[in-house]
Amino acid sequence: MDATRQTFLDELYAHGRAHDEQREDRLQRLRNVEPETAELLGVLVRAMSATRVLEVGTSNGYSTIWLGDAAEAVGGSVISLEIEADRTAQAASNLTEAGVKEFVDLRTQDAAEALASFADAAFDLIFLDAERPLYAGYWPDLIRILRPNGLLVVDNTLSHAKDLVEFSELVYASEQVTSTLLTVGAGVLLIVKST
Ligand SMILES: C[S@@+](CC[C@H](N)C(=O)[O-])C[C@H]1O[C@@H](n2cnc3c(N)ncnc32)[C@H](O)[C@@H]1O
Repeated sequence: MDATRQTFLDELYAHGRAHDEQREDRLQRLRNVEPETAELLGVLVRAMSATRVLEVGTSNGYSTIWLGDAAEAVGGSVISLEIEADRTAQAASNLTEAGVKEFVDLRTQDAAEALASFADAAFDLIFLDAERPLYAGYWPDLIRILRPNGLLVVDNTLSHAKDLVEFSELVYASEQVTSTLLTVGAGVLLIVKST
């Protein structure tokens, strides 16, 4: 990670924390991933040479910048989905300032609608970080659009385990995947699709 970009990310994260501390309403918060989770994403994209990356839940682009940085390193690109247009606009500004905008396609679109529109095996890595109760409904499309041996990364699996009961049951019952839970940040579930 370039030092200037890292400094920008540190400032963006601090801004996000300060912003969120002043908001009672969870949906008004930016809810950026913890820095160690963001770092993990950068490592995973590089380790897999994941050139086709999808993020579900852009917010103001903190994790997206980490993914864009990794996409630049491996010669790939990222599609990031966000339902709120003003957040996509904030993310566009932040990605431009971080110098990764050219590696990321920011889309203001509902995740369910977007996931249904992607081709089979379209992505090497998918990062899921939106509204957790909806994940179980996303499951068939997530598995369909992930390539064999592709990786699905799910945040908040420890911090919000109750929201993820139905989703976790689908994952653990599936014969199509292998998974492991990492105690990084808010708890990161790694799910690899079988060949
Ligand atoms: C936890 S935040 C994402 C944080 C971001 N990944 C980061 O680390 O900076 C979740 C985001 O998902 C967005 N979102 C919620 N429901 C969505 C949906 N159905 N489709 C797309 N985005 C959605 C929210 O507006 C919010 O900005």
